[in-house]
Amino acid sequence: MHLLLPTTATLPLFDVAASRRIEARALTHSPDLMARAGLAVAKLSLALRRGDGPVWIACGPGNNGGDGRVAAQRLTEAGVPVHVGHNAPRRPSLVIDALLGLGLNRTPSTEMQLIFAAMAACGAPVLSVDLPSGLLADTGLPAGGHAVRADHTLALLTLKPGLLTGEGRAHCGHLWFDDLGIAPDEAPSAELLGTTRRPARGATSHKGSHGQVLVVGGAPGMQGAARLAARAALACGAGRVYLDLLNLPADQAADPGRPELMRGTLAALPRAVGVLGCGGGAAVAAALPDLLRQLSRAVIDADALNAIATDAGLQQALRARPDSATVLTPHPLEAARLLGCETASLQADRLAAARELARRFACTVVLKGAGSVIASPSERTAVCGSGGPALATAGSGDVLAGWLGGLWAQQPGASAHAIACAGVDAHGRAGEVDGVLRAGDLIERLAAAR
Ligand SMILES: NC(=O)C1=CN([C@@H]2O[C@H](COP(=O)(O)OP(=O)(O)OC[C@H]3O[C@@H](n4cnc5c(N)ncnc54)[C@H](OP(=O)(O)O)[C@@H]3O)[C@@H](O)[C@H]2O)[C@@H](O)CC1
Ligand SMILES: Nc1ncnc2c1ncn2[C@@H]1O[C@H](COP(=O)(O)OP(=O)(O)O)[C@@H](O)[C@H]1O
Repeated sequence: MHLLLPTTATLPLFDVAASRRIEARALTHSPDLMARAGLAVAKLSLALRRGDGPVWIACGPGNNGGDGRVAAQRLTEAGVPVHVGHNAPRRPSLVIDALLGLGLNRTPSTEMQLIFAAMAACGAPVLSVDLPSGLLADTGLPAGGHAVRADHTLALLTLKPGLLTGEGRAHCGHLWFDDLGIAPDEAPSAELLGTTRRPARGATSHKGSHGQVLVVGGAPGMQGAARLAARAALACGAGRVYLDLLNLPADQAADPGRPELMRGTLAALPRAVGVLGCGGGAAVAAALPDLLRQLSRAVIDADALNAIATDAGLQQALRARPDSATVLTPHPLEAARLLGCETASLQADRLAAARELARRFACTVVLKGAGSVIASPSERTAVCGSGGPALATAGSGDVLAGWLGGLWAQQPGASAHAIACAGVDAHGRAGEVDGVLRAGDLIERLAAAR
């Protein structure tokens, strides 16, 4: 058993159907899985208890409740007072939520919701077994809007995608994992992103060795977004970074605060990696047909995505680009516009939405937000476990787009999917601070990380 995040290793994720299959096969040679699960829950409980009060164990009707009952036995044997039931004891030292796990199949009943509320109100830390009760394992959506908010969750046997994206991160608290000694015997449904090292710089390399990035965007009043993307590409190590600020007279500096940045245009830089749309405004729409046709690698963000969402010709131009030549980086609202659906229905199944976008536009897609999802037409979907609410501030997405451009400029042979995975994880890790991280400071943290 170990605390899952941060992880440097890429780890397999299994949806409910796959977890069920793995469990069924494992039970044929290891019939004591529930004993192992209950023991793991009891061990973690001993470490998490606060004070001498009883451990309140709320057990449900299925095997999740079975895990809770085994944990009750183990804790009793260890001399720990336990209270098994649906009402809170006086001053519990810990709550074990063993009500609902993988078998959740409907909105928790009113009675169940009252137990969730009692857990939240009793003042003790909450440890959820396998999943916070009410959380849908495949999507991270609370069923009917109701799920336990745990302080800790101990995932058992497999890691499920819903623990890591959607509302999962908010409901799981600290995420622990115990594989119960079982090695999964089928291909994962998705994967949790690990860490990729930045490209090494050869001792004799020069600026021409590290590629070019062209950032196209910057509507009046929004030039900061394009400049943040350009600064991020520069900090990432791109050899030369240019800005095509669509509404700025050509004789003005690209970025007075960063004299390293240059003005440039597609005509002069046809081999650059394009970072399109940051602070783009309406002007970017007119530039997109040429950009989509000519750039061999492009990261498309913000107003460029909004333009594509409303223009069938641009959508066709996007689909016509070569394989693995494009990364789209929509936040949920931009993604909903691209799919022509409501943000809430998109957020209800983020993996499915990202996969559908990747299929529809034949691109790599980074669906941003807590637990960013990276999907590509022929790659395993990845979920990002790094990052946090410090990133929830204007400009952090522009930094991501620029960073991806900078990475790709230095690794022209890398696939769009590999670039997206490496960049999203690095961006998330750099964003793991208490409080708020201004986008400019995020660039500095990204640059300082190895
Ligand atoms: N087998 C093993 O050895 C291992 C098992 N493991 C553990 O087993 C868990 C899966 O167990 P599970 O399949 O029994 O499902 P579980 O989540 O307990 O729920 C099913 C019950 O809940 C009910 N129910 C559903 N929704 C409801 C709602 N909203 N409100 C109220 N009731 C609701 C549903 O009712 P029904 O649909 O039948 O009417 C049924 O009675 C897994 O998460 C892990 O903890 C692991 O430790 C590995 C080893
Ligand atoms: N709560 C959060 N947890 C993890 N990452 C977050 C969170 N909030 C925002 N982010 C990340 O911050 C970035 C915000 O991007 P975006 O919404 O496009 O911002 P902007 O357009 O202002 O630059 C995305 O990479 C997103 O995944």
